Amino acid sequence: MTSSQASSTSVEELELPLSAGFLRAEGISRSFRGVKALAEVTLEIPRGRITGLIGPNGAGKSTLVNILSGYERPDIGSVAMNNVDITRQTAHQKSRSGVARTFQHGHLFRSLSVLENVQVSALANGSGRRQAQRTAVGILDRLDLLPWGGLSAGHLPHGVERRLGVARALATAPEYLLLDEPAAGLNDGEMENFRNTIHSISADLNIGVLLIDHNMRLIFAASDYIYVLAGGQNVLQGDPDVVRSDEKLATSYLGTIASTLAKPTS
Ligand SMILES: Nc1ncnc2c1ncn2[C@@H]1O[C@H](COP(=O)(O)OP(=O)(O)OP(=O)(O)O)[C@@H](O)[C@H]1O
Repeated sequence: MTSSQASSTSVEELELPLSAGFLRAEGISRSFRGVKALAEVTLEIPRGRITGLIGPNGAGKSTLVNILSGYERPDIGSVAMNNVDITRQTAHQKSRSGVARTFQHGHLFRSLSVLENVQVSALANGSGRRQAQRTAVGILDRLDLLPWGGLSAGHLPHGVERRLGVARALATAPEYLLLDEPAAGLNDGEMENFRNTIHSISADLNIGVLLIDHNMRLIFAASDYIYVLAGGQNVLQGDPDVVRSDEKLATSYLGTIASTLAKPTS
C-alpha cells in the first residue's frame, strides 16, 4: 500500500479494532527475602477494555502492579507494551511510555488543591503550564470533580479522594491505567458512579484498565475479563461468567473470600 492510499483510508474502512494494543506481563516471578510473591504469572491488559484482577490477601496483586508500573523489577519475566519490551524501564519512564497507576493509599499532595494535584501530574509528564491547566480542568470535568477543584486535597471525603487519585493518573495521558483497590471504602452509590466512570474511561478514551479490588460485585460488573491469582500464581482466568461459575472459585477458599467481600459495603 502506498502512503497516499494509507492516508486516505479511515480506521472504519480498514476495520481496525479501536482497542489495538496491549500491556502484557509474561512469566513474572518475584521473591522477597525468600518469600515467593509471584511465580510465573502472565496477564494481558488490552486497550479499551477493563481487566479485573482478584485474589486473596497476599496473592501478589500489588506486586504485579508494582512490576507493571516500574516500582519493582521482576526476578524473571518481562513486561511489554504494544509489543515493545519495557521491563527495565523505571516508574517515570513507564509513566512517560503510557502506563499510569493509582495507589492504595492516596499519594496526593495534601497541601495543594484538587486542581493543582492534577496539574502537577500533567506537568511532571511533560505538559507545559497552559496545557496542564487545560488537561486538568478537562479531567476534573470528566470525573465530576470540578466543584472540588479549588479545595485542599488534604480534607476531602473518601470517595472524592479516590476519584482524585484516578484523575492524577489520567493527567499523564495513559494508554493503560492500573487501579489498585480504587473503590475501597466507597458506599454503594459512590461505587456505581465509580463503575460508570471507569467504563467511560476505557471505552471513550480507549484506555486499557486493570482493576484490582476486593469488592467482587464491582469486579464482576465492571470487568470484560478476569484473572484470579492465589499464592502468587495464575489459578483461573476468563470472562466474568466463566470465572463466576468455575468450581475453583466457588469451592475453594477463594469462594469464601469472594462471598464475604460481595456483601454491600455501606
Ligand atoms: N516489599 C516487600 N517486602 C517483603 N515482602 C513483600 C513485599 N511486598 C510484598 N511482599 C509479600 O509478597 C506477598 C504478596 O504481597 P502483595 O501485597 O503483592 O499481595 P496482594 O495480593 O496485593 O495482597 P492484598 O490484597 O492484601 O493487598 C505477600 O506475602 C507479601 O507479604
